[in-house]
Amino acid sequence: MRASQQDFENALNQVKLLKKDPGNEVKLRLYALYKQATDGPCNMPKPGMLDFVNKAKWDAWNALGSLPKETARQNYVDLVSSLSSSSEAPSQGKRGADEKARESKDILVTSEDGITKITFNRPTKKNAITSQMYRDIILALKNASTDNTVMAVFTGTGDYYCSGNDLTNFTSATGGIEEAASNGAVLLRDFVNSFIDFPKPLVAVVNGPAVGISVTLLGLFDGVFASDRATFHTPFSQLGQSPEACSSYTFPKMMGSAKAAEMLLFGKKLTAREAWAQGLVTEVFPENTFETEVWTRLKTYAKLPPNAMRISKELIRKNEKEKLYAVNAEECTTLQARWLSEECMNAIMSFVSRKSKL
Ligand SMILES: CCCCCCCCCC/C=C\CC(=O)SCCNC(=O)CCNC(=O)[C@H](O)C(C)(C)COP(=O)(O)OP(=O)(O)OC[C@H]1O[C@@H](n2cnc3c(N)ncnc32)[C@H](O)[C@@H]1OP(=O)(O)O
Repeated sequence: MRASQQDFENALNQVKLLKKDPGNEVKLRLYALYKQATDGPCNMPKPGMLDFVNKAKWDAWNALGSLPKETARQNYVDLVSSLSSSSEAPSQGKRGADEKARESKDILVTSEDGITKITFNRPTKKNAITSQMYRDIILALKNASTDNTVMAVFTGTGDYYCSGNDLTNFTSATGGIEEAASNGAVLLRDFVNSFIDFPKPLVAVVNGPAVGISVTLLGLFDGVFASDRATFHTPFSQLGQSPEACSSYTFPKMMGSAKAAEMLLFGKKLTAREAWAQGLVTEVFPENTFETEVWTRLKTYAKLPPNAMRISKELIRKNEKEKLYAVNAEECTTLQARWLSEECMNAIMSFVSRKSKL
């Protein structure tokens, strides 16, 4: 839901009431988001190098580029509410700019060397994504879009990158199945929009097999680095489901309709090299040197001028944005109906009730 004028005014009042001094970095983000929300993109003349205070303000505001006023207003409200809740929880401690930052159990978010690293961290379930993890990722991307890091990188803990949507999300939802499907469609749309909207370079470090939504999302990434152990699998028909994360549009565009159908309709699992040949993966690395090579590369990329990368990304993506929002909305409506279908329910029940392999 978008922030209303009232939400915005409440947030402005909240800032005055905040007991905890938010620290300079946060103050600058608040300042920049407030200016963007009220005045639009930075219109302040660039201060001289020695005018440190105004230069820091200018940098923070200018870094928001052409972020729409509406989005800036929403981000301002969200930032204030996150500050309010952390001031109610004094045990959390201060967050530095270039240190381990925010942590939730199944999604780890750290900031180091200019990179926000978002890790699927549920290895005992092959990093399957729960409803809470979707929400954690939306928040992590929102924070990373306005903090001082240069890019965001997704990866997984353990042997899997991610096994896709947690198939128990629906069976464990409270309320009726129709309500769960409707809530799921809203959550999915917001989740995918947060990738479409992410303004900085977005990279996946695919450390192992990837399934379902963790594969389809890759069409919205700017770089995909894969271990040669990784595989890419979208078994939607087998699950009685249909494609999401704009893959019904990005995959045929990227690999042609025949190869897209092989993955999205027939559920063919691709090796890392096959995925590279189809344009889904940027580069494949041998497993034994994967982590070292990829992170060295990423740290180098993170030293490139951030504004240039952000502006170039905007140029590359902006003509597609409206189309992507529309595709996302349509895919979510289609999936909402699929989740209620017998085909899908049977597939989910058969996964949930499968016998132990021993
Ligand atoms: C209100 C509701 C809101 C819901 C939000 C909705 C948003 C929906 C968005 C998108 C919809 C769909 C897109 C998709 O992602 S479809 C793809 C879904 N994923 C799968 O089909 C994969 C299912 N898993 C497997 O096939 C296998 O587990 C595996 C990944 C091939 C691994 O096999 P394995 O033999 O090596 O390991 P296994 O013993 O099976 O797994 C270890 C434990 O992990 C659990 N697990 C693995 N994947 C999932 C999963 N996707 N969902 C839930 N649990 C999973 C598995 O059950 C094992 O658990 P346990 O040890 O038995 O307890």
